[in-house]
Amino acid sequence: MAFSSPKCPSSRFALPPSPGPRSRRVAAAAYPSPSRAPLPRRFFSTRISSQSPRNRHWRVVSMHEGAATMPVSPEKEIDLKKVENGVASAISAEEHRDLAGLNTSKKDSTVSITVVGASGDLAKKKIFPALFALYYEDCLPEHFTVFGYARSKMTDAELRNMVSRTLTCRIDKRENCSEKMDQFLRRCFYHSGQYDSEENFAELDKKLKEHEAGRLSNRLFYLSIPPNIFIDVVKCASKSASSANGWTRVIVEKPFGRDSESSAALTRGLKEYLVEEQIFRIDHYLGKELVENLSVLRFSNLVFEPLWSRQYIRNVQLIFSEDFGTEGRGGYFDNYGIIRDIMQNHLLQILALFAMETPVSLDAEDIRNEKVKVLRSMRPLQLENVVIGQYKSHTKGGVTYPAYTDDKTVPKDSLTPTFAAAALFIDNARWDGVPFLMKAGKALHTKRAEIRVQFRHVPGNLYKRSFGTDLDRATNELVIRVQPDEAIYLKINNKIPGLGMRLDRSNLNLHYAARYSKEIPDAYERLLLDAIEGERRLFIRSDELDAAWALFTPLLKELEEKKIVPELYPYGSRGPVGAHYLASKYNVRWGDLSCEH
Ligand SMILES: NC(=O)C1=CN([C@@H]2O[C@H](COP(=O)(O)OP(=O)(O)OC[C@H]3O[C@@H](n4cnc5c(N)ncnc54)[C@H](OP(=O)(O)O)[C@@H]3O)[C@@H](O)[C@H]2O)C=CC1
Ligand SMILES: O=C1O[C@H](COP(=O)(O)O)[C@@H](O)[C@H](O)[C@H]1O
Repeated sequence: MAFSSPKCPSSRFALPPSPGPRSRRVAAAAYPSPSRAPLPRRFFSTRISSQSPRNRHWRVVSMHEGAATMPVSPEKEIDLKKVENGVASAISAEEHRDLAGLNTSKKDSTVSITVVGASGDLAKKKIFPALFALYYEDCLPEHFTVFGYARSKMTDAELRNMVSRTLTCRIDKRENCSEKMDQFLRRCFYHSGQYDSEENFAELDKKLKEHEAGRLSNRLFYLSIPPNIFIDVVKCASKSASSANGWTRVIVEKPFGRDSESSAALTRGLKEYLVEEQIFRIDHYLGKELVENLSVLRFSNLVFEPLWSRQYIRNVQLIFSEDFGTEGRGGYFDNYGIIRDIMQNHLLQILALFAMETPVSLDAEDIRNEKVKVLRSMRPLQLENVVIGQYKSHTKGGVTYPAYTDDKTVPKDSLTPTFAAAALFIDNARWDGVPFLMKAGKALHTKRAEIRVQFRHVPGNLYKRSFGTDLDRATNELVIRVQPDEAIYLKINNKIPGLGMRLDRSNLNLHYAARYSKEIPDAYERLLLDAIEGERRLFIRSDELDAAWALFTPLLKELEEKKIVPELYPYGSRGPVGAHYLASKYNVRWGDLSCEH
């Protein structure tokens, strides 16, 4: 690829070629290039999405050459004349390389990353540090520039100063850290402007062009701003600051609306200025290492896939907890609540990945097709399958922890849930009747995100007497601890060594810190790199989003219309007892609350 370095560990283009859906992936005849020696591999396929509504062009979604998936220039357009009957047969090898950005003449492309809302919390906490980490790992293209954009007045030096305070280095490479930081900061610039001013974005465009210095320019805009100004920014950026000769992509942060209607309106608004292929809806949980590993675990280990169904799995639990409240984000949170903040996106995305059928390939569209099928096979949530809670003040060890409603930006009578537990069901052949239990809460006793898979009882278990009356305790449980202290462990039964026959429960444990010395990259690093490379696999497609909202919108409306009062739980506790009743309704015990975990 034009801008990768062998040092960058991502190396995603090493994936084997995937055939993809026949209707959309077309094999193009390989034409010898007039200007260069014939290409070594003679098979090309060019994946083409639907026609862009605003012009008579097709968009290339991905390209494959022989055994390698090539860098993609998805927003490049092929003249419609070259795509007859949906077959891109008229694309020459030269054009193919050109579209993929592989031509040596075009190798000198640039990527400009504009962080819109650069003065904000997310930009400082996650985006700039992730960009630096990518730079540190030599994953960014040779020519790249980072621009901060926001209303706050700041000079380049002030931005650099702000950013420098949040940068950290990889543990294993500290030696040249400060040097790398300086080099990175020299690539960071700032432009102050309004979010709805085409003129201000035109000024940004001018500055970007100066840095692009006539090279092929690719532009990525990261919308790290409140959602009410997404459309303004997209409008101005697309009209005044999109790339004239390369791709333009936009990363959109959640929340993507607050129900089906507002989400659809947001999608319509974005699509007035962008096509779906330019929109990268981020769910940072999809970028977490263990969430990425979920498919590897399942699809590359024979021992798991055959067990992955109602035949062997009793229930699946998706658990998120934080040991702090909404501190500082109460204003945002009160308009959304924990169901929208965590369940409808992060936990549901994990569920979809967990439960999907084997995709045709690792191609983004193939994976997202399977995820959307799962979501569309699910029953919309019902009130009787949901428990909500809100944290109240609690004093422990002489320290008083605030109630949710003590936050000055939260109304005193707020009914917004800071905790929720829910039972969900997938009405398909694989998962019929298996409860998928979700639990998410703030201000709980611990910070954790995990997936727990509880397997069925062993039929006719020879050792059942050794387990006493509680046979549930003897079932296998697979735990994928997403964070902290990443691990995958399987609880098994074994004999305690000795002459007697006493059984024990042990963990077969893949503990990442013990197994790998390398630091696990932050989710934002992976996702930013994917967006730069045009890899959409870990981003949410609009139909996935619609299906996700369709599941939660009726429940959210009912909770609000009926003004359901959340069960109060003390700050730092294990959450409302209602969550236990909900689980026991489906003969489930929360795995995170058992003594052994
Ligand atoms: N913070 C987090 O941990 C997470 C945030 N997100 C999402 O990421 C996005 C950014 O989050 P975060 O950085 O916390 O947001 P902030 O509230 O910090 O806002 C980011 C920037 O946007 C500008 N801004 C804030 N409010 C307004 C407003 N009402 N009108 C116009 N501009 C405004 C400010 O810049 P200026 O005044 O300089 O223009 C601010 O620095 C949001 O969509 C959020 O939901 C998602 C997951 C986690
Ligand atoms: O999206 C969000 O995620 C964070 C938790 O992210 P994590 O990576 O730190 O686990 C959560 O605190 C926030 O409320 C939510 O908007």
